[in-house]
Amino acid sequence: MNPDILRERQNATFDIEKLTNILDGGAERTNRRREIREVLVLNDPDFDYGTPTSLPTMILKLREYGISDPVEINWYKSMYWGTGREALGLHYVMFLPTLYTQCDSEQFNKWVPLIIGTYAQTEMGHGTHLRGLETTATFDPATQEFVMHSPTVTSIKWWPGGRNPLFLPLIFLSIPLSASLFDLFLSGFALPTCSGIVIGDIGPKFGFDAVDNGYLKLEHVRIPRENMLMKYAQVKPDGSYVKPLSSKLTYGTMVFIRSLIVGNAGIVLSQCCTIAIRYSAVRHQSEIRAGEAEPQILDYQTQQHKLFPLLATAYAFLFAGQYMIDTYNRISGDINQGDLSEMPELHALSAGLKAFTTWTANTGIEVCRMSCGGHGYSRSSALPDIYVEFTPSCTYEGENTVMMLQTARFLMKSYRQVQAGQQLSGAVSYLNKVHHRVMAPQAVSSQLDLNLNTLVDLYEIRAAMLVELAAQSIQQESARGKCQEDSWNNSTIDLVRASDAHCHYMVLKMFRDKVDQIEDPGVHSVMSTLAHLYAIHGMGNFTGDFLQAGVLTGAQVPSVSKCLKGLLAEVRPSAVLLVDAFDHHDKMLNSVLGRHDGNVYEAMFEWARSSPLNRTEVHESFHKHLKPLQAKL
Ligand SMILES: CCCCCCCC/C=C\CCC/C=C/C(=O)SCCNC(=O)CCNC(=O)[C@H](O)C(C)(C)COP(=O)(O)OP(=O)(O)OC[C@H]1O[C@@H](n2cnc3c(N)ncnc32)[C@H](O)[C@@H]1OP(=O)(O)O
Ligand SMILES: Cc1cc2nc3c(=O)[nH]c(=O)nc-3n(C[C@H](O)[C@H](O)[C@H](O)COP(=O)(O)OP(=O)(O)OC[C@H]3O[C@@H](n4cnc5c(N)ncnc54)[C@H](O)[C@@H]3O)c2cc1C
Repeated sequence: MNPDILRERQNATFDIEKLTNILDGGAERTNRRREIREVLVLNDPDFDYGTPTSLPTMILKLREYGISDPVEINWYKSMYWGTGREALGLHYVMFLPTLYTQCDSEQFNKWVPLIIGTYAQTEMGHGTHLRGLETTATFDPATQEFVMHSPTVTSIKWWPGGRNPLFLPLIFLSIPLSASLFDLFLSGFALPTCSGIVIGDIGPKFGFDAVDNGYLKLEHVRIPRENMLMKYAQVKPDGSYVKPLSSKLTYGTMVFIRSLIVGNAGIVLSQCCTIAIRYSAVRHQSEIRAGEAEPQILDYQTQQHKLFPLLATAYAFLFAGQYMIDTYNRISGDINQGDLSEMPELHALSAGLKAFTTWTANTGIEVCRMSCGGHGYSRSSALPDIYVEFTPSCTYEGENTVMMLQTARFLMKSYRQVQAGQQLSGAVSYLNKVHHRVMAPQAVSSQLDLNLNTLVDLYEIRAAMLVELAAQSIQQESARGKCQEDSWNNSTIDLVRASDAHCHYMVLKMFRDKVDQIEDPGVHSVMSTLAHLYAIHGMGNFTGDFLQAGVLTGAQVPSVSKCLKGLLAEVRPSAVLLVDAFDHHDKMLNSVLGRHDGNVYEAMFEWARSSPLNRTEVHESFHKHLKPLQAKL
């Protein structure tokens, strides 16, 4: 083991295993995750790491081991495929959940065990604006069929992932059967027998290469009436239409995957922090004091300033992910029972946190890569691949700006309710105080009150202020004679800013609540330090907001920076131990820089030598192209 890494792991001030258990949701979950990893994957003789041929093996193994829990499926898949996406991702996280949530019982029993499918909602002309989708589904009572059709070039289904060129069970979203409703269809087209179908691949992408994203054009293709997913809405044999309790129930799968993406952003950021911090512990470069040995780059304050706030953010997002999934499970359970009362709140929370966490993680991956210098740009670090695979999460499952505006819609509605004298509950209850809060600068000392509860309060006031400013912008636009829609559009910068601040407050509050639940003194102490770091770092980035909200004075601003530097120094001794607690296996991380043993250079040389370009002493291109040219010169 590299001596630097060895030294970093001595004198631990907290129990790493207990922190890993907290991240997993308990010791039993940690044990089960490791059992799946060590026994069912790594020690399985059939396991052929990450090669395409192992995809069928993986599916059969999941069935052989009886792994059906979505979290356990993901543990198994992530061991198989490491940090990359794989072709079945969409099947497991969108196609199956849609069947689970939108099929009636007869359809469920008929389809769920049997098929692998995709989710074809987006069209060439519309991905965000679902009410603009053009694919039609016209019911023919005479034959009891729906006629599916792509009337325009922009209506061609574009992007469905993992579409199988031979068999196409896919979930469709087609334009309204009635005024403003959408419906989902399962269409099992067996090619090439089924005429009227034109399918293909949309061509090379930025990345995401393990997933074949395709296109699908339908020319009056007929499917049985029974293929409409009929849990919430039905078309009867006589063509009459039974409306769902809410037209937004059709959007349920997107809310589910957005909820998953929140925790996934934390996982991806934790992977990158593991790589960058372990590498920064073994990399020596330049000098701090003339004549002394080159220091670990982790001892540079700028390196700590790059990485430790991201480390705190990774923990914050992992805890936010746990909260999001728990909230999703609770509210979707109520929805299943016909209680839709909290559906708007679930939508606003999942949409906002999906955007907030993916934007932050997306930027964070690049900071981690660049903090590793040239070796971060090598594919051996895994960081370029992680970035390429993660960055579309800011676009898919709801483009981030649009998602932030959905949250803003809920915040404005809540603000108007407060103005009308209603008492709010849930995540926006802090708006109840928006009219009674003293916004004038408080007479505070130049020292910052570091109490975590106080910091959460300051973020709450900041969010409330920005919600009020956005609402005032809309009111001012209206007062200038703008229609409601233009008033909204002319305030969307403020609205996104308000949603961002609301999400930032929510994530800090979740982090504080999780820290409060930690009983082990050592773990509580180090997690409390990270939560403080997360809050103070955010204050440093958005100082203007806190000054404008009157919760920070000019005299206190220097203490924000001073406090930040102190917290970086406090995290430094535990940094490697904190990434060890994420418990990412070398095989899954697949990074020469992030190896658990820290033996980076030896591994990098072996990795380079294994490159296809090094298979022969002299590359064949010399003999094929250069040598003949030399002979002519
Ligand atoms: C364990 C593993 C983890 C893995 C993590 C992920 C790995 C990645 C795996 C696979 C790769 C992903 C592949 C990608 C797939 C896709 O991208 S599928 C397609 C995704 N597409 C979208 O998300 C479309 C986005 N657009 C929309 O959702 C909607 O068009 C909209 C923007 C919400 C607008 O809808 P609409 O116009 O109908 O509604 P509005 O007029 O804006 O609002 C009207 C009211 O409806 C409420 N509303 C809107 N949506 C919802 C909802 N989902 N639930 C509840 N309520 C909703 C809205 O708030 C309004 O309410 P109000 O009137 O009271 O204000
Ligand atoms: C890797 C990848 C995989 C995908 N897989 C699938 C899949 O399996 N199935 C599927 O159905 N789809 C899939 N998609 C499509 C994805 O869901 C859409 O790309 C996404 O919903 C965004 O829609 P769009 O492409 O139409 O972007 P647009 O909405 O056209 O966005 C373009 C710009 O317009 C802005 N904009 C749009 N509306 C508004 C508004 N109301 N207010 C302010 N600004 C706005 C956006 O902010 C953005 O800046 C995938 C996409 C990617 C990248």
